[in-house]
Amino acid sequence: MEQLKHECGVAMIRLLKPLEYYEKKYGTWMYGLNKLYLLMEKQHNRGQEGAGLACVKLESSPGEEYMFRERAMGSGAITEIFETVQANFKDLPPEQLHDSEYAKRVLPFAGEVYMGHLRYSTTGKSGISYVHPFLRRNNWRAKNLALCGNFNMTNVDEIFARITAIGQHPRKYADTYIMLEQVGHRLDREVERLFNQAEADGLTGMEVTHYIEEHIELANVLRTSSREWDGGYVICGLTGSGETFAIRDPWGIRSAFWYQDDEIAVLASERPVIQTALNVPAEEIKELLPGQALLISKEGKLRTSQINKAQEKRACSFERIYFSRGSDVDIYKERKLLGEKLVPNILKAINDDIDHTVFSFIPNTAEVAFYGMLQGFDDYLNEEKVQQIAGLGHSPNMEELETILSRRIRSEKVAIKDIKLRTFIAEGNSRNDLAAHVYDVTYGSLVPGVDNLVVIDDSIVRGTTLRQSIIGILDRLGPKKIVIVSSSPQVRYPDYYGIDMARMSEFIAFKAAIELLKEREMRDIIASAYRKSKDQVGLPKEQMVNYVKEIYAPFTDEEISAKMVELLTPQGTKAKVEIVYQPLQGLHEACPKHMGDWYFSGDYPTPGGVKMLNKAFINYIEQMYQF
Ligand SMILES: O=P(O)(O)OC[C@H]1O[C@H](OP(=O)(O)OP(=O)(O)O)[C@H](O)[C@@H]1O
Ligand SMILES: NC(=O)CC[C@H](N)C(=O)O
Repeated sequence: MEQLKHECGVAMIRLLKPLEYYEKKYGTWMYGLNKLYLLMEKQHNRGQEGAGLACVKLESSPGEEYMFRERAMGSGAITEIFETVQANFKDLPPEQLHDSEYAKRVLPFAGEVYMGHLRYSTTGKSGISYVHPFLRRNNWRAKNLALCGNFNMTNVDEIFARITAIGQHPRKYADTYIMLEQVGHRLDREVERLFNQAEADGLTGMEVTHYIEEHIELANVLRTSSREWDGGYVICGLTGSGETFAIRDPWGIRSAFWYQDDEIAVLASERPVIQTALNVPAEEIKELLPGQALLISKEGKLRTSQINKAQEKRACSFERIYFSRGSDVDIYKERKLLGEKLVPNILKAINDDIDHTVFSFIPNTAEVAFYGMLQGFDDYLNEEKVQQIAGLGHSPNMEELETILSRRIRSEKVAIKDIKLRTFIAEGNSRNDLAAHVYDVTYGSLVPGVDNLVVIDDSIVRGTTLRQSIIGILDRLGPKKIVIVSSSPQVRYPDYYGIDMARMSEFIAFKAAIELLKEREMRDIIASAYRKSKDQVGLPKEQMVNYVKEIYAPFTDEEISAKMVELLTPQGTKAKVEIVYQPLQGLHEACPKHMGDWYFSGDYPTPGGVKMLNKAFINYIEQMYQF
C-alpha cells in the first residue's frame, strides 16, 4: 500500500549581534543554537522521520570551515543531532566554553546563522542522504548553499527536464536534490555576474570575493529559480557567505511566520512556536505572504521581496485541522468552531437523546474540536433548560429546579492513545499494526446497552484508525450506538502539496463511491470519467479538468458516509455505527482565511494538481479497477 505522509517543519535563526553579546547577556554564546533546538522541538509534530541543521559562521579566514551540517533519522533525530553538536563542546574547560572569541574562531557550529528542518518525506526518497538540509559545496564561499524546505512540487519532472536541457547533470533524482541543483545553478550565475563586474571594475584577489559577497542579490536567484515551480512550498536556504532566504508559494499553500528585533531574526513554519521560544506576542509575528521571500543579507539587513505575483490565496486548511499545533490563538478558535458546528448533525444522529449519550474524542489532535463540540452542547442544553423552565408555566419549586439543572453533558475520556507519536506518518503495513495497538479504552465509562457514544476525530482519511482499532475497542464498552464525528469534511482527493498520496485507492471515501457506483449498476460513470481523463493526457496542464468529481457527483455526503460505515465496521460489531461529517460550508465558516480545500472539494489551486490527479485516477483504473 502506498504510504501516506505529510508536512515538514522549518526553522531559521539569524543572530544580529556578535556571539560575545549573547555570552554577556544570556550567559552563553550558544543562544542561537539553543533557540534553534526549541523551535525544532516545538515543531516535532511536523516531522518525525528525520531532522537536520545547518550553521554558517560569518567572517572565517580561508582554510577554516564555515558551513556545518548535521542530520539524523528517526523520531529521536532532534535529540541526536543536538547531542552530536554538543559533543564538540562537552570536554572543554569552562573558561574556554564561555570564551565566545575562541568559539567563533575554533568551534564548529559556533556561528550566527542557523537553519533546522524536520522531515516527513513526501515525493523525496527515504534514507539519511535525503534528510534536509541538502548541501552544495564550492570553493567560492558565496556559491555554497544549504537548502531545506517544507514543500512538494507537482512538476519535479519538468524542473528536472529543464535543468538537464541546459546541460546540467544531477547525480540524484530526488525532489530536494533537484531544487538544490536548480537554485544552486542560479546562485552560481549570480556570483559569476558579480565576478565579471568586479573584474571589469579592475578589482583583484580577495577584493573580488568581497565585492561579490557585498552585492549578491538573492532576489534574482529566487526569481529565476521559482518561476516554474508548481506546488506548495516554503523553501529556505543559507549561503556560505551568510545570506539567508525563505520563499513561500504564490498561493500561500504552505505556511511560514517570522519575527525580528534588534538581537535576532527568526522564521518558523508555525507561529506559536516563535511566541514560546522567544516570548513575544502573536501580534509581533508576521506571516510570510504568498509569493514573498524573506531575505537577510550577510550584514544582517532584513527585507521582504515579492518574488512571484501573489495568486488567489488558498492556504492549506488541513494545516488548521490537523498539522499545526492547536496552541496558536487562531487555530485554537478555529478547531473549537469546527467542533461546535457539528452539534445539529450529531443531535440528529443521537435522536436528540442527550441524557443517554457520552461524548469523547480520539486523541490527540481532535481534542480541541472536542472542547468546541462540548461548548456547543452546553449551549444547546442551557437553551433546553430555559425552555423546560418556561414550559412549566409557573415559578419552579426547588425540586423542579434541581431536576432540570442537574442535566449535564456527559463527557468522558473514553479513548486513550498509548504512545505519543502520530500514526499518520508511519508507512503501509507498520501503520496498520500501529493503529491497531496504539489506542485503548476506559472501561466503565458508559452504561452498556443504554448509552450512545459520540467520539470526534479530526479526519478520516484511509479509515485505518477506525477499522483497525477504534470501532472495535469502543464496541467492547457496549454502547447502543457509536457516532464517529469528523471535524473535517470527507477526504476525497489526493493532495500534491505536502501530503503525498499518489493512489486514489487509499481513500475510504473514494472506495465508498466506487462501491456505490458498482452496486447501483452505474459503472458507465466510471468508464466515462476514465475515458475523459485519458483523452486529456498530453494537453497543457492548464487545460486539464478534474473528471474524478463525476465519481462522487451522483451521491449525497450521507450516502457516501453510510457506505463507509459498511466498509469500516468490523464483523461482529454489536453497536449501530454512524459517521457524521463536517460539511464543506462548515469548514469554510470556521477557517475563512484558509480556503485551500482541494482534498475535500477537488478544486486544486495549481494546474499541476489537476494533472497529478488525472494521472492518479488513470493509474487506479488501469492497475486496480476491474470493469
Ligand atoms: O483515517 P486514517 O487514515 O487512519 O487517518 C486519520 C487519523 O490519523 C491521524 O491520527 P494521528 O495518529 O496521526 O495523530 P494525532 O494523535 O495527532 O491525532 C488523525 O488524527 C486521524 O485519527
Ligand atoms: N514534507 C515535506 O515538506 C517534504 C519535503 C520534500 N518533498 C521531501 O520529500 O523531502
